[in-house]
Amino acid sequence: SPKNEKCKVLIANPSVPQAGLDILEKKCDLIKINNESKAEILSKVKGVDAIFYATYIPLDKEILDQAGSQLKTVSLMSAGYNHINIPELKERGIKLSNTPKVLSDAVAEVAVLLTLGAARRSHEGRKKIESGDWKSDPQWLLGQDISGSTVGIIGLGSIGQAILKRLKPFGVEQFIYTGHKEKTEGKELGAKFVDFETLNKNSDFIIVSAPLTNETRGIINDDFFSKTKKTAVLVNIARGEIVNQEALIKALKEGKIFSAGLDVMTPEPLPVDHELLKLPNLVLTPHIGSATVKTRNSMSVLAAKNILKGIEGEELLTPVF
Ligand SMILES: O=C(O)C(=O)CO
Repeated sequence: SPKNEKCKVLIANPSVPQAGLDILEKKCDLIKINNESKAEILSKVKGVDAIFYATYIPLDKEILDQAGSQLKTVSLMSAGYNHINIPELKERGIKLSNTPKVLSDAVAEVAVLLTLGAARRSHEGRKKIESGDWKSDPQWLLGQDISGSTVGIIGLGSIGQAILKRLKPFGVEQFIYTGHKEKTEGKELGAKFVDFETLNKNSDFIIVSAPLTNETRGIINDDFFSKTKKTAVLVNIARGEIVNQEALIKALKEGKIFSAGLDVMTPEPLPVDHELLKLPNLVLTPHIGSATVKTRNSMSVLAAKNILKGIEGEELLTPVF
């Protein structure tokens, strides 16, 4: 926009933490949407310099076309960017940022919650209390130990490392991980790099902390569960689509694995009558990995700072590209 005009930023979610908006309001005019919908985004995006894209609504060509050629930068309030049409942004020279690292500890805490909950059958136990089926039987509601176990981490990025650090004090015998390549951090943390199949066959706990890409979509499938230990616990804090949910449901029903804990699933929100909600050996949380007061504030502030960098044409603090 011309020099005498203030920058314009679309805030694409009505409940972005104020800490980030405070930073932006000093320099730009903020255009806010009233409810989280594509129609609202389309009706307000025209002419903005930047979008504070705090939503998982797919960011597609239609939104970018509607925005116009002055759009410089898109700032996400998430680590994941699988909902963004990357080629369309690149073609237009629009810069993209995410908010990695500031959320790793919070997401790792939920991973520990789900690991413990699934291992010790917390959901099933709660249901038994409610139905009056509490038994004083030494063989009742037996779970799996983290102590002495092998933990396999799919994706040893910032979040995977934070999970490893938190599980270590539980007395894990061995950490193994898989991903694109062996990492120096893996070595430092005492984790062994293995291939996907080796991880599957050897893990007592399988934790998914990889981004959703064409490479990871559906990699936890029927074939995977045919090789998993029957006592294994699966935890997913990444993206639901990495797991073939039909295959997971079958594996949980048929005892191909022991239990699972999911913070992410498909679809989100999950319909109230969904089959996942009927499984006793599944612990669910509603995509709350980064949902703490401190972390969401940090994400909002980082996303706002990225917007100002992008508008000024400076290097983004946490660029995707
Ligand atoms: O940051 C992400 O990608 C999350 O899913 C957590 O909010």
